[in-house]
Amino acid sequence: MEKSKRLLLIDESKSDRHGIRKQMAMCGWEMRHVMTIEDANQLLVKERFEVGLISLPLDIAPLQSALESLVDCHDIEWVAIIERNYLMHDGVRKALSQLFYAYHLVPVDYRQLDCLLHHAMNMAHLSNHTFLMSKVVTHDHEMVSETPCMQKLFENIRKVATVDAPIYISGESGTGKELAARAIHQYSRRTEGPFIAVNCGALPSELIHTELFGHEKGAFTDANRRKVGRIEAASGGTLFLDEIGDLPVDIQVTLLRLLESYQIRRLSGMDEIRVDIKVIVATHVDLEKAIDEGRFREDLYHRLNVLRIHMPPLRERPKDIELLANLFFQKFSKDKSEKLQGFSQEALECMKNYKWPGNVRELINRVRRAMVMCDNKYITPEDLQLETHCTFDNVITLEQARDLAEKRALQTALIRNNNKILHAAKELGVSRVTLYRLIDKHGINRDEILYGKNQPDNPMNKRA
Ligand SMILES: Nc1ncnc2c1ncn2[C@@H]1O[C@H](COP(=O)(O)OP(=O)(O)OP(=O)(O)O)[C@@H](O)[C@H]1O
Repeated sequence: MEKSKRLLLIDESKSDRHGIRKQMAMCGWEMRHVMTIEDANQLLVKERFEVGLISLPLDIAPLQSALESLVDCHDIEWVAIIERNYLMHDGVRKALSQLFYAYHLVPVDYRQLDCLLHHAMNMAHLSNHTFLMSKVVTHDHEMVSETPCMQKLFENIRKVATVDAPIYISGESGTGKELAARAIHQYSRRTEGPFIAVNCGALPSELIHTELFGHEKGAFTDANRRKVGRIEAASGGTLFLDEIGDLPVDIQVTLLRLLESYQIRRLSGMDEIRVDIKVIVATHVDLEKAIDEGRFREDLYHRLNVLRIHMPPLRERPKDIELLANLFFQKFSKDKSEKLQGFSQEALECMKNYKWPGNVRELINRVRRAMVMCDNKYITPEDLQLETHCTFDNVITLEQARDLAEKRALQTALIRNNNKILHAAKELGVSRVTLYRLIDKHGINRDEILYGKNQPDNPMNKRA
């Protein structure tokens, strides 16, 4: 099957001065034209091209850095169109040799240009085909992976983004459900609209209805003015309902009605208000079990379960552990000491052996902390607080092993819960008082858990 020939043209002139648009369309190219590099960047977040054509001006100095980042950020081969005399200029020659696959001189020979663009497209295809699906990009985050199951998932994200039906994202905590929801929004036609995220588990039950649906003035004693709810606020964009499993059953009924009619009524309101939204829901709880236990409505589940995306836990994609650890190492590198170079082999080994119950979020927290704690060139298992997950043989007594395991369990729960005692205690199945006692017993310094040692040269401390 022939690949679709999609071409991105950057040409600051409005008119088709070289006749390129018309002629390339006749050669079978599906072309998108933008006038600036900035517009091209915006388009490339939403649409995929393998080849781009830029009509270069003589004075490219003002464009140099924008051009460089355009070429760096997208997996595209670029071809330039230039006047012959531009070749006399050093700046143009340098840019052509460093940033472009090829150049073509005006007057344009369309058959030659068509051939050149085909070559460029084939080269891009060759070098990209293994990486094209290895990431999806949201406004400020990249979602990366090297494993086939995640690449399939990225493909599905792009597919479900094209329809307006509700989407259900399942998966353990910290696997990237919100990031996936943001990516779907980003790749949808609603990308310019709002992305409203609501954590249903964090809303007090008495406030959920008004938070979601809004209220009219006078709806209750303190309602001094009309309030627009989050659903209405998402109009034209995406409503992301996180932890949907925590919604009280009566609100589940109202939500089902919303998904059937896309109309809402504010509390004490008389009018039905139409809302144009895409609904994405997520939860880490097993909704089928919640249905059996009478905590979740079966009809709502079936309404939501049409387009489902499941985020695999990190332990099921061990190849991603090193990739993500390095990604976050780069991301936080401004907070690291100059001598810190990366991860030791032992640290990488331990990370692979560890089960990552808190998934990517836990990995981020451990890497961030280790980068601050590490006094050496390479991060050790101790810096990551993962030494008990190494495969090396350490001679210790059973009691020491129990002690170490208890300490690690406490540290892990604190890291995973961002140092929140109440949440960590709940997860560990102990009272708050017991957790404080155990923290004391093991000499755990909570300030160190997330932010590292209290050293004057600790960049995280400086920020605080
Ligand atoms: N594949 C990935 N590539 C890069 N970053 C990721 C990836 N997956 C998750 N993250 C990052 O991990 C963190 C946790 O992700 P996110 O909040 O989306 O998880 P979640 O499943 O929604 O968690 P929860 O169920 O607790 O709400 C975020 O900082 C996110 O940017």
